[in-house]
Amino acid sequence: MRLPALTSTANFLALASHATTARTWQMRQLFAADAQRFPKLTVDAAGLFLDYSKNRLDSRTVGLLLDLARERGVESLRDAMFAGEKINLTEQRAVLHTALRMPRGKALVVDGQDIGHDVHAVLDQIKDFTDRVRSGAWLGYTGKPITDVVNIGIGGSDLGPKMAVLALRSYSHPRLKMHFVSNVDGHDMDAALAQVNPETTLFIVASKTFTTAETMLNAGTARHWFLQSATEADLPRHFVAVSTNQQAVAAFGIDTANMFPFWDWVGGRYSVWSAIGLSLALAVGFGYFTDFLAGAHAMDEHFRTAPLEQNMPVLLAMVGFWNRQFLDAGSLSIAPYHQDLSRFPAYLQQLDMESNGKRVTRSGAVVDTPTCPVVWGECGTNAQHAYFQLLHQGTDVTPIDFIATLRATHDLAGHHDALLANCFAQSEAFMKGKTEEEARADLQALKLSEEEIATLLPHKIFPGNRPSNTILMDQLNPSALGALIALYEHKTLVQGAIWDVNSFDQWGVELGKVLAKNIQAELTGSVQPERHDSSTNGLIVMAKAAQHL
Ligand SMILES: O=P(O)(O)OC[C@H]1O[C@H](O)[C@H](O)[C@@H](O)[C@@H]1O
Repeated sequence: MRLPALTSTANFLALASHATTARTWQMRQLFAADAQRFPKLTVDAAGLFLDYSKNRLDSRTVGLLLDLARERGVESLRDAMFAGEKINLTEQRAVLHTALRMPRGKALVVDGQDIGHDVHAVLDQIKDFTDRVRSGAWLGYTGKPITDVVNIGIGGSDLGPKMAVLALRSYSHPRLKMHFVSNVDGHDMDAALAQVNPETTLFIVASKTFTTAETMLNAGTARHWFLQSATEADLPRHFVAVSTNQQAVAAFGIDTANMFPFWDWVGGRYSVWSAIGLSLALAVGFGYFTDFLAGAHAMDEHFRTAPLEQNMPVLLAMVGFWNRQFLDAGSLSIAPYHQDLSRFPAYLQQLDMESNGKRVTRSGAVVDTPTCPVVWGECGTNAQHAYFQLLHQGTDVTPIDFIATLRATHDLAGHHDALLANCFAQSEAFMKGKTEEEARADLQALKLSEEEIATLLPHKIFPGNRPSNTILMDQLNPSALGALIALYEHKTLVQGAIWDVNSFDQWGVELGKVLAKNIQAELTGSVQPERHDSSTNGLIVMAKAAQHL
């Protein structure tokens, strides 16, 4: 169905008119005027709690945003996704990462195939394999148990498992050390190989397509390194593959008995739930991997059934849309107040920006509003001591998602209160800021002269009124992590529906890949690069000259 341009819709116009005043509201006043603001603008779901009260909006704004969500067909797109319709229009594919976390016994027929059955058959394969590796029954070519696992993959075949393995560090197997190699830069593989022993290392070659240049080069390097001390016959004990491409796996020389399949209806950035999560299942064990899937499924059920007014992914998405559209927020900063979530911002970058970093609508028209903001971030409190200065006093308004756990999974005294105090203080500071009067009073308390006060005063003012969300969970456990990822996945779908972009393709990554192939041929061959612009030609010539040094 062709949607009308976003800015021409009745509900967008109503919101835009509301925004002319709402965008100037002061959150301090909104909190002062309504003692019920916190209970009104918070929501619980699947073990997560979202506080979106520290945004420049009120219940009427939320009502208008939800009207827009209805008008843009958020519910029908959501239902079409869950039903397995081919909502990835440019690739004619279903989008069914949600099917990967459906409980056993639930059928979902797509193209005549019960994919619920297929998903659980692969989960059984994962259970069997991970049990054997973890127990020590799976032996390397000299009869020793596996001690190191190297996941070779990039993009969605790296970011999800790497983030989740780190996030669930405290649930990990004590013998198994996990490594992730993604970069075509040989320094990445070199560093990993320096830490492992071929006798006790398992390589997982993880690639949906099994054609991705970086992964194929890295996998070839690992194979070559392994064969320096072992034989071809030893490969099956040390190399397994995760892919949708059985032919390419066989052509690479990996026994397809050691291949964990998945399907074209799983997008790369939505694939951690599939066999791409094999490294995670190895690290935490199949039981916790199942909890991880169950946490995501709980969020799926919430997203599918909760009224929009209490629907956490919808609310998170619509608040984000409001900030992007009406506060001109060109970026979104993610601040996990949990060290083990240090890779979560990087994971969200792919999820959000590869999904919604689009400039044409599903029907090919150029969009008439900005789309996905730049997503970035770093663990609090480290971020506070690096770039929070800009967020507090810089010229742009950057919304922040604070993510924290109410309880720690360690028992070191004093740390968790200090961490939470920082998290809550930052969201308060961004919201309240510091007025001129308050800044002056602080300086007067220091008994400074009037001249000194006048000099310092402008630097001590914080404009405040800067929006943030706070997402809390009890502890960072497998289920909560599953729910958190699913929350952001569904947020992405909702925003994609509002902007009417296809959140499930990624054509924008193709051009560079093709050009890199051409340039690589020039770098390694004798052809002089004359067909590029003078900059690209010049850079290639420099690199070729350096090869002869
Ligand atoms: O899993 P693969 O087929 O190797 O793909 C790995 C990644 O590379 C591609 O270029 C896409 O941008 C990503 O969406 C994908 O996750």
